[in-house]
Amino acid sequence: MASINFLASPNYVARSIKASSKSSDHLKDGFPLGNKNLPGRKSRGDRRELTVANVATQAPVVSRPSPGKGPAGGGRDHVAWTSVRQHRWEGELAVEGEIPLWLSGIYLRNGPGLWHVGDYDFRHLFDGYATLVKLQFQNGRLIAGHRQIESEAYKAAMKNDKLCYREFSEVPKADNFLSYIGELASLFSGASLTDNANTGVIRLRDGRVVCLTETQKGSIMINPDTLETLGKFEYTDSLGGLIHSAHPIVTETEFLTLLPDLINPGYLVVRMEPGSNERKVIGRVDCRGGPAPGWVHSFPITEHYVVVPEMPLRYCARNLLRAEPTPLYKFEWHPDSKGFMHIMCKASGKIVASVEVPLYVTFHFINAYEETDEDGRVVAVIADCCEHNADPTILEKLRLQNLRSFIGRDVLPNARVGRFIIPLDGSPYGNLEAALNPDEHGRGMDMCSINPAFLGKKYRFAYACGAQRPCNFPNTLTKIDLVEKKAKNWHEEGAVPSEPFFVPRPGATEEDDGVVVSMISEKNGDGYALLLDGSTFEEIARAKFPYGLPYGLHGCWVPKK
Ligand SMILES: CC1=C(/C=C/C(C)=C/C=C/C(C)=C/C=C/C=C(C)/C=C/C=O)C(C)(C)CCC1
Ligand SMILES: [Fe+2]
Repeated sequence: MASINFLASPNYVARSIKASSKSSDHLKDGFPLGNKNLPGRKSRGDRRELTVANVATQAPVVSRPSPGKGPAGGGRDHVAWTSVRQHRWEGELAVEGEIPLWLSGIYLRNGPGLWHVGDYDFRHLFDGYATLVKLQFQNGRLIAGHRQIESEAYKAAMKNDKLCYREFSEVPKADNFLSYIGELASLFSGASLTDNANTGVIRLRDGRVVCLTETQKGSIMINPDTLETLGKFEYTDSLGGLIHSAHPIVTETEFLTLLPDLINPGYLVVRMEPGSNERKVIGRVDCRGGPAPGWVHSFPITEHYVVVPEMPLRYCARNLLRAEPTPLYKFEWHPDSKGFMHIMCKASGKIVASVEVPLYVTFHFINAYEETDEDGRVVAVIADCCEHNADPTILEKLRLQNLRSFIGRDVLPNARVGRFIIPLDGSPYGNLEAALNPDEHGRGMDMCSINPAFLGKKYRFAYACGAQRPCNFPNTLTKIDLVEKKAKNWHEEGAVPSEPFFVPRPGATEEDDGVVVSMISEKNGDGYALLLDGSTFEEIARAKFPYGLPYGLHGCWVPKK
């Protein structure tokens, strides 16, 4: 695979080289080499060290599972669940098919791509250290690369060869009772919480690009061209709290997010303007059930309202303190506490509806909009999400051991496009139903995107991962038509695709006029970037990476300046 810089600007080459030597400096500091082979450590054949590739001149060592070990569809060695081998890489990819010439910019995808430190293997998908991947499209050509995000948690792990911060499910081992007490104290201050920004990446309207997780301190700015870590995104307000939603909503005029209040169960709804680091409170929602707020990984908005979900899967202070993970990690399932949906007016901060809804489990809202009557009065809010049939066991299914032990049995729990209908007439109850027959998408449903021009508005199309069964993880790319109530599915045997991300064609008038970008981890250990036509959902191009890709979570689009 050729890996040359093709961009006309010599600055580009200069930047790459500069970035490369900077990385070597870290190496001199003993920074990113993984296993130091300390005495007494297990030396395993499959242990792979994290090294730094010579950016743009040398392809990384391909991570390839040994043939015949796993069953079709991904087994023990599937590259999707295998740590990335190198700190960073960049190079041009050969393209099969045609990349539209209008597609000009960088697709970034973030996710947990490194699941071990030293000889210790992490247990849950969400624990991995953040790996940022880029696809830079220009004139029909494609430069790709990846780079580890240099969070404090990642740097400390690389330096000390051990886990140093509390991750999603992993807790550093205390050496003795005193250090255990110290660790507990630092949990309350947030000092021991991770800043491993492994969940998503967003582009603020002022141009800054920020990687995120659910800890507020895990908001990290990066350079989208070089993927270099630039430093913490510091919130300059005094709102405090340790956690926030992993999916803030960014519009042309604002950044909106939710801050769960674990002490006095509720949520602050906050806004931040482009160019600012200061969040301002729009309003507060008090929880209606349970001992703690529901987990709020994401939330939707409409043109005038913020939708605040209160899910019966709730944060659990006791589980936050535990050293060993529980089946639901830092959360607890409280069906008795019921599920609610709250609607807050963006302009006034007033709650205009707060309804009880059937029990639900969702991590990802797809979109929401206002339903009007014939006189144009808003009568309801419709909110769509990837809903796991009120079953939180999906969290357990995302343990690496489960993902790596697929033996052909159909173990992925069912999911659907859950549609909340939230009346604004003062009724105490809202509805939850499937927006289309889940068999249309194999009863798998998560990792969704829409045309961003339809954010908060009535819309027709969503793109997500569905299932072709038997499987243990969503394994199709699916285009959902919410009007026709039909789905079109892309599937390749044994492949694990990441979130299909829709990029609209500039000047488009149709909702699905654009391309869908995804990255595929193949069962033979390879990986490629895939472009589908947003309308026909047919493949238009693919470009193979010189190494297999670990699974990644969410992405964003950075248009060319
Ligand atoms: C680090 C701490 C936490 C971190 C929470 C994180 C990193 C949460 C990430 C959640 C993600 C990525 C959810 C994605 C769900 C995807 C699904 C269900 C896909 C299903 C496919 O079928 C806290 C837990 C906030 C506590 C403090 C420490
Ligand atoms: Fe997410």
